[in-house]
Amino acid sequence: MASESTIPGRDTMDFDLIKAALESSDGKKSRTPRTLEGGKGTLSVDQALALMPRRKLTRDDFLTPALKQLKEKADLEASLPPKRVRPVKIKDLLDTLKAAWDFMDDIKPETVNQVVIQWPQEFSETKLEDLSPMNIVDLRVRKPHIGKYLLCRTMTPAIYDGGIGFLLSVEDTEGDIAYLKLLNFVLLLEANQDEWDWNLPISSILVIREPFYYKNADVKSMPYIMVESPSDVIYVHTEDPVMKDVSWARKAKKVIQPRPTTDEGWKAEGLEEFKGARWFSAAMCFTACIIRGFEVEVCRLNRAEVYLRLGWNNSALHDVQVALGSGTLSDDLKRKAINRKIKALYALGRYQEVSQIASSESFEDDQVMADWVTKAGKRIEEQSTGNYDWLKLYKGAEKESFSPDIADYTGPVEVKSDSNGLRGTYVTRDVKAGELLMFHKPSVLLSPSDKPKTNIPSSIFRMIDVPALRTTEDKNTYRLFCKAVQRVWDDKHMYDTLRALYGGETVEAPDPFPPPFTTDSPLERPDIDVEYLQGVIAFNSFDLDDGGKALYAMPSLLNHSCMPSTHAEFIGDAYVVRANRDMKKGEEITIAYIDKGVSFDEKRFRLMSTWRFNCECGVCQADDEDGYDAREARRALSKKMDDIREQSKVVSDAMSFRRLAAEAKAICENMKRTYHEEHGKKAGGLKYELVKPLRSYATVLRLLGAVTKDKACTKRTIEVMMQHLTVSGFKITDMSLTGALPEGELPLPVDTSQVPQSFTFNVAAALEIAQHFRELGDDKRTKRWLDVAVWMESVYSGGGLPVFKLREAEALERVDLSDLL
Ligand SMILES: C[S@@+](CC[C@H](N)C(=O)[O-])C[C@H]1O[C@@H](n2cnc3c(N)ncnc32)[C@H](O)[C@@H]1O
Repeated sequence: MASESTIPGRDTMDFDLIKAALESSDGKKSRTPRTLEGGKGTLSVDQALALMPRRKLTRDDFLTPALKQLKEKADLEASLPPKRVRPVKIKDLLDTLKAAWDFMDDIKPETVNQVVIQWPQEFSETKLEDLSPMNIVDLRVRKPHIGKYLLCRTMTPAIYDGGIGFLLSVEDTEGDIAYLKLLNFVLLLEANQDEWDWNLPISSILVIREPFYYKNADVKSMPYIMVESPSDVIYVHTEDPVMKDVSWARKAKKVIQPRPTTDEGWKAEGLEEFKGARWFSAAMCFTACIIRGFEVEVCRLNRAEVYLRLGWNNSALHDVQVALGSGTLSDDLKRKAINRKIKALYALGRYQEVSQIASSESFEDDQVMADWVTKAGKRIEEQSTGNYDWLKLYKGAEKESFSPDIADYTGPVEVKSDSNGLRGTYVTRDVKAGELLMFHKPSVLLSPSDKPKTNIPSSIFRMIDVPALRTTEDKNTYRLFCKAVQRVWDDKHMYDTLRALYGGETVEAPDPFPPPFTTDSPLERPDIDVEYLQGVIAFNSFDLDDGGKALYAMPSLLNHSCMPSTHAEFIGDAYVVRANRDMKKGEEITIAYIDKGVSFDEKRFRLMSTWRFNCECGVCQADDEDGYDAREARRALSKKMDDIREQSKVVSDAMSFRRLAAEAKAICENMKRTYHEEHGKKAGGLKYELVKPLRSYATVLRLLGAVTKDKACTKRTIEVMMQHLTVSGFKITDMSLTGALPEGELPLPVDTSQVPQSFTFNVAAALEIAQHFRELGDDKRTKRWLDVAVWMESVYSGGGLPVFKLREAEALERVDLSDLL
């Protein structure tokens, strides 16, 4: 079931096929042919690249037929006047809902669900008190009913539509009926059918702000009220001012679900739901008690605890504050309230307030409060100094789904726009290689252990992501968006923060970042622009190492470069960004959005297809100037080298290694020739595609050396390893392999103003060089290169020797250098 009409397969689009082939390769794996099996045939990455035009790609290249069709439809709809349509018949409506139930029952795990989002997506920004009532009979299709609201009552339970919405039938006060689709709802994937029944039981009274009545111009389906933004729906209780003088033409339908009939019953049910970790239902029960005036403060505190479990910290804080403000709490309850308040403030990162409360005189000699003071103090220190216990953090990161308890740190960083109007992040003073620039926890997180409660029917959840004008087949992207909806529902400041991030070319420009800090009551829900929020998720979210997905506020401002000024990685779900070279005040802080090592043609495709820009960094310019044929030759050579590496795993005799070494050497030489002379100048020496072949060549030489015990071979291995580091952007200042070195303290044999670009093998490479010098009996050079490895690692991770030992444990096992550490 799609939330809108389903568009058939996009067979005509070559780019889809290319994208699928490249995505299946994930840009990280070896250069051996990767293929995509699918309805449209099989395509290797090389075939995919060969299909690509030999010119720069533009945004229009990625406007797929399906998206074009959608845009045309949106334009057509916009050009047509609003129209009255036949009233909905109750039988048709119930049949439609039944079909939806049946569809959900029949669904197979492998069903591909294609969701097409209406475009543009509507949302209301007018307060309810400034709107006037309307009825179902006044609805016209195609245009939002500006200035109006519809008061209605649900007649059937909410049914999950298998995509991004709930389906319902509603009646208005006149007894007219309508089909209602609630999309992107806060509890969409977070609750099961039982919980929806609790939260949206039959006869729930809803107000829909500025409703949009929808019916395709070309489809004869039943019209429906489509609510795209959850903030357009307001739950109403009978005492609400909007219910004044309201009477219903029909008798209310009986709620089927057994509901508590007494105040005590509601509370008991709330506790029961709480025990079962059904947070939404629990919150609803305690809300019922509060509305009924039953044990209001206790129930408010209970609800605060539920909100804490949900991560709705702002709502929890609000409840606690109201309870404390009532002045009626017993000492025991007051203590509970303060504990919850501290938890909420801590989770919101308001550590100063935590410290203030916990260190108040009334908590003298109280160990729990003393612990809070210590914890908050640590966070405050982290925030201002960027000092963290890196060893503990990296150790923690060895566990699955690690979520470190840290405060965010933003170093000497400012947000500004360049001369082309591109907003980005810049250093506000000179910084040294290895300096910490950002260390942030996610603002919105989807951890891999977080399973949706809704039975999402398919493993493939194909949806068209309209705001970014691109498709995504990643179910988790939508799930992260749902998490973002929850976060902003709870916290308007979070909405303001997300609204200040880039949302794509089809939405308004972002607000200035960061937004001013406000502490809004959670009752002041933001008017959620879902289209904008979807764009924010699409353009800014990160895939975590453990399979999760996350959105970070400040790091979202980082632009891409294939020669970035930083080394960035995850420690659990936290994102850490360090300068990878000395930077001058005013230089831009950049990260690489994709694996830098893949070919220029693959990179430009990935960057344009996902982020909609062409990278103009030095490496891209230089690679571009090399020309397509040279790059194609490079790719072919790289593949040849893959074969040699494979062969080197199965042979064991000197003759075979010698042959392979000669072939590897020839490949590297030929590959060097594919780079034009000026390449190095523009690209800062970076020749990414040469990195791996040189490494393979060094491996073959090492194996040959091991068999022949030939020292010349060991020396050659060191040389090639050094070349490998050089094309990774490292400047080696002493390449000598033999000869006496000056006495006394020597500087490292490398330029310490920068580390090589890619992290994965470089520390290990320095260690291997040290090991080879040891084999040559050169203690001084051995120690110097070991020092290079330790230094390099601390630039990457900021942790010194203990972190080096932890992170390089595997590489250290392969070498025999422990006596020097
Ligand atoms: C995560 S945001 C980066 C911050 C963004 N520039 C902003 O104003 O918030 C990603 C978007 O920034 C732009 N962008 C990032 N790196 C770029 C680059 N090297 N050249 C041009 N545009 C870039 C693209 O529009 C991309 O989709």
